[in-house]
Parts: sequence; structure tokens; C-alpha cells
Amino acid sequence: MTGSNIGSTLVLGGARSGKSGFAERLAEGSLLSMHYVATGRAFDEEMRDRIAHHQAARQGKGWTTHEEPLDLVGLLERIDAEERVILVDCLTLWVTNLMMEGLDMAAEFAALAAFLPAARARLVFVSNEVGLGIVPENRMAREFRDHAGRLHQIVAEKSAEVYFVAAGLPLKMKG
Ligand SMILES: Nc1nc2c(ncn2[C@@H]2O[C@H](COP(=O)(O)OP(=O)(O)OP(=O)(O)O)[C@@H](O)[C@H]2O)c(=O)[nH]1
Repeated sequence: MTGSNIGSTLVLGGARSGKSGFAERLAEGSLLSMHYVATGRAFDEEMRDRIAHHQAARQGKGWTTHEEPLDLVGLLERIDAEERVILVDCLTLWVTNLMMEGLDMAAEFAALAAFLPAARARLVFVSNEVGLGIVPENRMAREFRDHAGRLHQIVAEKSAEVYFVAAGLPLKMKG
């Protein structure tokens, strides 16, 4: 087995599955200093409202928020520290942002894979499981689904725990 950071957790689930809330509770239960990394970008009013709602829900609980749509690995390297839990919400939005900018997906995924075993913080990654439906007609959607699936395999392999959340219920798949 390759290096596996004992502190990493991957939380997969569909839209509104309760995956973010579950991941936040995992982080809050760790009693470590909590850092929230948002990869999402507010490109319309509805998304701004969602983000404001999430920010309000974290208010007063001791979270430090970082917003980084592209250089996720660079940010993780900068904020990595032993006494921290870092929640990344979410990997699929990161994949979307990388694709939109035409960046090298394989290189970005390799950089994340290289970072994980050496990380000192406890890491919790949230991501959308987007591969369960029918094959999308649109080529870009198919590429997105494939990139997300590849990234999930990489992160799951390097993580100590993996959960799948549906209807608010976590199913432990690894660890
Ligand atoms: N930019 C930014 N985005 C945030 C912040 N807080 C949360 N988000 C984004 O909000 C997204 C999650 O929002 P939702 O669409 O409501 O969640 P969901 O994934 O459909 O639902 P669940 O499965 O229940 O988590 C995450 O992917 C984050 O990137 C923040 O402070 N700043």
C-alpha cells in the first residue's frame, strides 16, 4: 500500500444528501482548530444566497474560512498544521473550476495525491458522487464525470476513512 495519511477522510454523496453537514460534524468533533476551504464561486444570486447560508451556519463555531477555487494544493500546503482539521468543500467544484480554466487535471490531481500522505492536518474532503446516473449526452459533462471519478479514486486510496452519504445517512465504505 502507498503512503496513507491516517487523518484523511473522504465524504461522498449526491446533491442535498447531507454530506457537508456530516463532514462539518466530523470536523467539529475532532476538537482541533477548524479550517473551512471553499472551492465554490458565487456566479449568481442563488449561489450567493447558498454561500451566505453556509457562512451563517458556521458563524460562532470557531471556523476559519478560506476561499480558493483553483490553487487548492497550494492553499493546503500553506495552512497545513498538526493541530488543525481542514475541511475542503468540495472536490467536484474544484474539478469544475480547473476545467473552466483549461488547467492540467492530471498534474493537479498528482499534486494533491503527493500532498496527502505528508499532510500534518486532519483533512476532510467533501465531494459529489456524480457517476451514478445515465451517461450524459454532452461531451464536457462526460469529461467532468470522468475527472471526478478519477479524483475520487485517488483521494479514497490515500484516505483512512471514506463515507457515502444519502438521505442524511452516512455509510462507511473504508476505515
Ligand atoms: N465561496 C464560498 N463558498 C462556500 C462557503 N461556504 C460554503 N460554500 C460552498 O457551498 C457549497 C455547498 O453548498 P450546497 O449546494 O448548499 O450543498 P450541497 O452539496 O447541495 O448539499 P449537501 O449534500 O447537503 O452538502 C460548497 O461546495 C462550498 O464550496 C464560503 O464561505 N465561501
